[in-house]
Amino acid sequence: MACSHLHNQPINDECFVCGFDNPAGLEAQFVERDDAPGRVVGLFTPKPIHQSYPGRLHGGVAAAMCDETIGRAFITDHPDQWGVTMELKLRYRKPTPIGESLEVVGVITKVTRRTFEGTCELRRQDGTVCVTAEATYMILPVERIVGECSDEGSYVWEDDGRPVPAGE
Ligand SMILES: CCCCCCCC(=O)SCCNC(=O)CCNC(=O)[C@H](O)C(C)(C)COP(=O)(O)OP(=O)(O)OC[C@H]1O[C@@H](n2cnc3c(N)ncnc32)[C@H](O)[C@@H]1OP(=O)(O)O
Repeated sequence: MACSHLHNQPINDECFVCGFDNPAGLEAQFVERDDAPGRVVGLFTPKPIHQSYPGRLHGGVAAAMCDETIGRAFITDHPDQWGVTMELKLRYRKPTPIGESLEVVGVITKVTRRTFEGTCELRRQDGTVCVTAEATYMILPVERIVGECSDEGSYVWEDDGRPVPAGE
């Protein structure tokens, strides 16, 4: 049953975390609630290609998921502003399994004129907290974020916020 106060966030098709055109990606989905600005829930199921030791999610992959979740918590309340990660600190508390549906809850804790900070928890279905993270981001116009690294020409923005190469 669809809930009117829940929304999926926009994605970039080739992003490692949220894209569905990245064969190695996590294909995570991010859900925000109208009544909970500054908070987002990321949902994903790690695949065998994401492991480090057998059956255990690679810590770097968990870091990517935590990083994106906190970044996305910010856009719930600032849909026209985006961030690049300046610092990311993680605590790996329990092994994170492969093949289980997991959630990451991200929350914004501080916003200044140029930066924002947030925290997240990566949890198993039984509530076990496997990873916690805190991070700081620089707020930048999305045109600058894409323009600094892309050699594919300019981008335009779909109504739902997705970046697509101009001319498509
Ligand atoms: C909704 C989607 C969520 C997505 C989540 C995922 C986001 C990502 O993965 S982004 C990819 C990873 N992050 C990046 O690529 C960021 C790379 N870094 C940068 O581009 C730049 O450092 C940037 C933009 C943060 C700051 O650059 P700029 O505005 O030019 O600042 P700059 O003049 O270099 O430095 C200004 C001050 O900030 C400090 N500073 C710059 N970068 C950092 C940093 N990473 N950490 C701490 N301090 C920093 C400098 O030391 C300087 O301090 P001071 O004035 O005391 O000397």
